[in-house]
Amino acid sequence: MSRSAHPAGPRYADVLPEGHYAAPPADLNTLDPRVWSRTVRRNADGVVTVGGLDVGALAEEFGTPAYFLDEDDFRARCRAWKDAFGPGADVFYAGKAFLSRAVVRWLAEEGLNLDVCSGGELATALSAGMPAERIALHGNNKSTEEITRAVEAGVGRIVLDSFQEIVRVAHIAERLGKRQRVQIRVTVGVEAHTHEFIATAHEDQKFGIALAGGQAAEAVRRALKLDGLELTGIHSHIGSQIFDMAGFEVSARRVVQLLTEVRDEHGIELPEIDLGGGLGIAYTSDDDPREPHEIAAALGDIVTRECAAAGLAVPRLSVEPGRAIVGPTAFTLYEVGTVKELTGLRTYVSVDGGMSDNIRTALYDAEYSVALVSRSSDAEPMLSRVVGKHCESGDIVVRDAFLPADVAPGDLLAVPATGAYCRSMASNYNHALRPPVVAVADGVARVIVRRETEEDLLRLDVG
Ligand SMILES: Cc1ncc(COP(=O)(O)O)c(C=O)c1O
Ligand SMILES: N[C@@H](CCCC[NH3+])C(=O)O
Repeated sequence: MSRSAHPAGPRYADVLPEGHYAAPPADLNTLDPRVWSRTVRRNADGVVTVGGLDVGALAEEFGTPAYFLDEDDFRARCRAWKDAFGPGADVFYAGKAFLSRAVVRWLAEEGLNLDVCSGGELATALSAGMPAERIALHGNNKSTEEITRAVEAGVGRIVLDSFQEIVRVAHIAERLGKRQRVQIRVTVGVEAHTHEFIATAHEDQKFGIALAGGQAAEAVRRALKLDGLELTGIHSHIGSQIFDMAGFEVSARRVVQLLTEVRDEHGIELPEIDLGGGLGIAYTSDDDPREPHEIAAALGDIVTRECAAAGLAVPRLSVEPGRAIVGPTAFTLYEVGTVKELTGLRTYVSVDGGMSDNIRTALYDAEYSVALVSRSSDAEPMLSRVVGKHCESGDIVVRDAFLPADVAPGDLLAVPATGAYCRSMASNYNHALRPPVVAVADGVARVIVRRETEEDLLRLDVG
């Protein structure tokens, strides 16, 4: 691997946008345990390891770019969520964050349930043996086919998202001679403090049925009249990458308020509430996420308190974390191809992937960390922008980061916290071949999603 020195370039530029790192970390070789998965270390030779395996050897065997998923960390996070919420609640892992058959098996073994939001996710879950009654189907526009398949399979829950869907699911269930357990997803009118595209509980957006104006109460009225439906509860998901628990508290309070109205109008106490997912993770050392036990305590307290005030029995609670389970468990490994210093600006470090394996920086202005992992370096910190190889100037992986000034072609860089919404949102832009996902545990690495090949691309091209 080349270690040729590179001119240092600007250091603490005046070019840093407000709110971004003010200064480089004291030691660029240090790996902050908040952003790296639990078994990641830098060994005595300066090389980073995961699950005891050296990234140089992993790159050799599996190529780059590739996602490396720390299985022990994934399982530990599943257990932490499950233990925090206890036997009186259910944890549904949100499969949209990342789903594969191995992941489904781990979830099933760790006692988690699974939230899917498409026919493809449902097929993956069922094919890997997740019991149907532990699956919830989501989506704001589920097709008749998807609903039929879910009802036939016997999924434990369908989350209804519109007035049309209430009738659609009821008809399908009746036709199949079944009574489908459903929840109604409501929008509680909370402005979650997150990027506009990933906030989902303010009223002006496509998900759910508004509490405001009595729409959600009307949805309950209609659902209760239909023989094909067993309405078990109310669902709310306020958005994603949220740190502040205040939004969840307001959401819980408003959902319990609806349960109270339902009791007063219909004389029934709906037995479940689901407060969705959306808990934030650390992408950089500036992020300070809550632990599952703190989240469980906060949500449990508020639901118990509100129910007591309303004289309701406490319903069974469920939550749907995706990012908070899988996000911190993986990093993406890249090889540096070119290093371009723009005098007085910054240094562009190009890697062999980009927006096709991580669209989040371009889409949400997401911030990530990055480290030189194939060796340690005592070179000075250099203000860098890690970019991909796509034909877009917005093809940025890490907008502002400090890397050692001697970073050079052939070096390996790793971007941590890419377990969620990176492989699952990956694309074939520029006919990129989507990278593999390699699970690492106890000194063994195995491919759980293989790298795409040119044959895969050409197989679809039937013209
Ligand atoms: C209904 C629902 N549940 C759960 C999630 C999972 O969110 P996160 O991965 O942020 O925990 C999402 C995505 O935002 C969602 O839309
Ligand atoms: N995909 C988004 C979050 C949306 C999750 C689905 N409702 C992200 O990467 O942050």
